[in-house]
Amino acid sequence: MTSEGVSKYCEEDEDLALAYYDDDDDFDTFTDGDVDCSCEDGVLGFSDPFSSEVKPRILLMGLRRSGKSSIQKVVFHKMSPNETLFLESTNKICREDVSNSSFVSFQIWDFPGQIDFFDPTFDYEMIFRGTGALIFVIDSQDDYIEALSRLHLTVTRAYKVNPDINFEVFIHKVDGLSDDHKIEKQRDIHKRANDDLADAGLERIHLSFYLTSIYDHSIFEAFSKVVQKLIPQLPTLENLLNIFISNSGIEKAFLFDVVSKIYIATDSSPVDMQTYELCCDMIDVVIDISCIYGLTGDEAGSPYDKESMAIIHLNNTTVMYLKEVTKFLAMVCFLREESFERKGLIDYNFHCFKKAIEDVFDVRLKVQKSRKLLSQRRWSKQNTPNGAHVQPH
Ligand SMILES: Nc1nc2c(ncn2[C@@H]2O[C@H](COP(=O)(O)OP(=O)(O)OP(=O)(O)O)[C@@H](O)[C@H]2O)c(=O)[nH]1
Repeated sequence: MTSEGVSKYCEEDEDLALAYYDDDDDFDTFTDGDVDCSCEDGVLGFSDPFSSEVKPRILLMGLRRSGKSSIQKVVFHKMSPNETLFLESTNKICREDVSNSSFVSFQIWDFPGQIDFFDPTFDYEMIFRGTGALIFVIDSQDDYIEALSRLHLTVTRAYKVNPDINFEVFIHKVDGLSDDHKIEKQRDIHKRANDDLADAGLERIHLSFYLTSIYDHSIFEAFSKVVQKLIPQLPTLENLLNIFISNSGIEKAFLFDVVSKIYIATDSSPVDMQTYELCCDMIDVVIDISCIYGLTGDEAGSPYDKESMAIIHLNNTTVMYLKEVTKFLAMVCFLREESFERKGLIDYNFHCFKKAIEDVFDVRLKVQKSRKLLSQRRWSKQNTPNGAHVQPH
């Protein structure tokens, strides 16, 4: 295996990308005194009164010790799975802002397992109203009957408040199970959960199931699928990838968020786990080598720049090609060696693809800007005596 032109990566970007929220606006409505925002690593706190961008909210729920915090730490903080053994039980809601790129931008709320969510004084309506996806984590190594009844309660309440929520069930910690056992558990949990919904006359609620573990790539793959459902531009991105690969002799292409290794889009051919794992490994190699050898002492800014790229020749005549798309996104492609001989064509097509992605970004930014301007105006009106209009700075 050889690798050339390894790209560079900046650890600082990761800190900036994973900004923590510490404003209290939403929490004022909670009546539970323990509920708070945890910012233990305290990287960045921000509160923009004019920010009108509503980040989709992803809730992580489930019984105690089912693995919610571990999932969040492994996927978004690069914590090694073994370190999660020492995680303390979460005792307050932990809210985190993930905004690595314009496409990957959401909040994750990690709920402590012991919270009595259905305490009548608890404002669950407020929580569910702004929720895009609810991930319910079930510990597959434990007895899951209680978890299933909790899942049913949570889903039915949430659906009543907001029928647009995507319900995602992670059948977690499957690393300890044999393949047969995994399938059997999934079938059983799927059947019981759907039977409960059917008994309640709620067949229309759709639950998606994933077998996950923090000890392999399954958790990243599952999270990728959850996040993809929340990206409104997904069909456009998939279309662009389809056009790109069909015109370049490429077999498979992924658009990756480099920091979290979540793939935010891929072409329409099916994804197989091994391919996805190879992409993750390639990103790791690129990042590690860049961190160790890519930085020269005098560099101040981000070394992950427009020139960043990597090529890996596998021993089965397949080539993996990684290129920087935006500050946080990378394209990883798989192609045959013969096709790679036309690298000039691939690079030209990639240039067009990148331009198209920038255009999609631009549209989104323009919409955000005009929304921000609108809320600035409203804010000024509300805060000016007699409603006199003051131009905000
Ligand atoms: N084998 C295995 N263990 C896991 C996995 N994910 C988490 N764990 C372990 O499960 C235990 C509980 O994990 P936590 O992340 O603290 O669970 P939690 O749901 O956040 O717990 P609360 O904060 O009490 O609600 C830890 O010891 C983790 O190491 C997994 O995929 N496989």
